[in-house]
Formats: sequence, C-alpha cells, structure tokens
Amino acid sequence: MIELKSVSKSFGNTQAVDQISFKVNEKENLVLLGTSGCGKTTTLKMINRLIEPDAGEIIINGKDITNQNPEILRRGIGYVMQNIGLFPHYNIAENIAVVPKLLKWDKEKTHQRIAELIEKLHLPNNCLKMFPHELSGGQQQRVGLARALVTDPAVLLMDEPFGALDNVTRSSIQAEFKALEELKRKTIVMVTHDVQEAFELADRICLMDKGEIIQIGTPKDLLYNPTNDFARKFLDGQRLALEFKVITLQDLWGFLPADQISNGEKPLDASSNIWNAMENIRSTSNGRIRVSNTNKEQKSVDFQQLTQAFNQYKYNHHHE
Ligand SMILES: Nc1ncnc2c1ncn2[C@@H]1O[C@H](COP(=O)(O)OP(=O)(O)OP(=O)(O)O)[C@@H](O)[C@H]1O
Repeated sequence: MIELKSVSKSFGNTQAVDQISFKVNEKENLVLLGTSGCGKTTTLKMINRLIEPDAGEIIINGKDITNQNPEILRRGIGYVMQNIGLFPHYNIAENIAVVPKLLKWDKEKTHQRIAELIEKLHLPNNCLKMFPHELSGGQQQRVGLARALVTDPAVLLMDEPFGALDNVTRSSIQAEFKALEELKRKTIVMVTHDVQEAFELADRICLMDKGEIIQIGTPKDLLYNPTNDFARKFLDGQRLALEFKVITLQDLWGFLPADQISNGEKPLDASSNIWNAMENIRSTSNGRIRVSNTNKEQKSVDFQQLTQAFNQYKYNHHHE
C-alpha cells in the first residue's frame, strides 16, 4: 500500500533521513518511534510531499507519488499535525470542513459527515460554532482527528497525535482511538517518541535513530528479539510495563488454571492484554474475571493466577 525505497533527505549538513526503506500494508498501523531529531517527522512529511525527498522512491497504491499533483495526493491522505494545528480564527465546523470545501461537497453532505464524526469522536454537539481556544486540549485533538477523517481517506498520517495531552487524557483517547471502527479500515503511519504509546497502538514499530532504521517489527519482536544494543537499550526501564501491553490472556491460556466458573464474574475477552486484565480484576468486587477465548472456552482468573501464568510464560519464552 505504501512503500518507501531508499529515501533520503538532508537539510544543509544534517542528514535527516538516510536511505530508509519500508512497506506499510493495507489497514496496518506502522508507528515511527525514536528520540527527538531522528527523522520521524521528515519521513512522515515526505509521504504527503510536504517535504520532497532528495533521493529514493515513495509509492502509494502502486503509483510513484512524485508523478502526482501534490494537492490531489494530499486530498487522499488524512494528516493529523503535531500540536493539533487547528485554524484559530475558524470555528470547529469550519476547521473540519476545510477539505470538503476544497472538494466542493454540497452543504448537506458536509453537515451530515461532520455530525457523524462529532458523535463518533465524542465531541459535544454544541462545539461546532465554537473556536478552538474554547475547547480543551483533548477536544481540540479530536477535532484535528475529525478534520483528517472527514473525507474518509484510505491513508492517515499522524504526527505525535497525542503529544499535546496530559497522561490521563492521552490514555483515554488512545483507548478510543484503538476502538474506532473508522480507523481500523485505514492504513496509518504514526510518529511518536513515546515507547508506551507505540506499543499500545502499533501493529508494527519502525525504530529509528539518526535518520536510519534500526529495526522494524511487531511490538513482540522489538521486546523479545531486538536487533542490537540500541534497540535493547531503547526499551530498558520499561520492559515490564511493555510486556503487560504486548502479552495477551490468550498467550497465557495454557498456564491459566481451569477453575470452576461462578456467576457474577466480570467477562473479558482473551485478546485483552495483561494490563487490561489487571485493571479489570482491580475493579471487580470479588477480584476475579471470566476470560473467554475464540474457542468459546472460559476460565476464571484472579490476580495471583494471572501473575503466576505470566511468570511461567516468561520463563518458557526465555528458555525456548
Ligand atoms: N526544515 C528544516 N531545516 C533544517 N533542518 C531540519 C529541518 N527539518 C528537520 N531538520 C533537522 O532534521 C533532523 C530530523 O528532524 P525531524 O523533525 O524529522 O526529527 P523528529 O524525529 O521528527 O524529531 P521531533 O520528534 O523532535 O520532531 C533534525 O536534526 C532536525 O533538526
């Protein structure tokens, strides 16, 4: 769907991006992860030609983008900017309607689509006539997302989409983001410097340093098969929290005891990660959850059983 082949870009003496190549599959969420200045934003902006590469090819849906009109290219690619980037003197409806206006959509169609997005993104109904400064940071972020989604583009580029938010708002928006059907249908390239965020949202992570790709792989690959010391050290200090995000109850299934199921236990899908399971156990009165997997098997699990299964899983993983 999106392919970069040996793409490079320098600014003066700074080699911002140095011969990078990767493919993003259809409906995949690839997260570009790395410390400040490693070339993530430059990479992202080359995909919609806000920055032109010095060398290499970028292909979207089989077509080299350098042969396309940049304006038309950008209309097919949603873009969520760093620091939200709403127009301060446009109200919320006008901010969301920028591209529909360029495309000369009729008023009714624009109106309906905006109403739909307002609902899906849990924005208050009365916000359409307000200006960006009258909304909270989290709400502004949702408006930025609505603007990027309004024409339902197949590709979405997101630059630190949750960067401007406090931790609590960020994790609730991340959870909503993951659950949004409209986003599941999109091919997404997202930039972040936040390891937890990358692990929470990515199908695959592209770890970058000094304009180069260090490793591309699933969160599990990065955690358990780092390619070098840089990749290993990048996750140091956060390993346990990342394992809680990456390992699912299904992974632990064989280590969970087959207890009697009783009534009143909170149900949870085995696709949930350990983090989520712990949160759920914590919020139940009897300290147990009832986990169901795709084979329609069920197990009742408490905190101790969960941690035991997790330790056994890790022990096996290290001794494979
Ligand atoms: N327009 C520009 N002019 C000069 N140098 C630039 C320009 N844009 C980026 N750079 C430099 O290129 C390098 C990569 O920048 P880039 O913004 O892609 O990094 P990043 O990983 O996205 O960092 P951040 O998370 O801080 O945005 C940096 O050294 C930066 O200073």
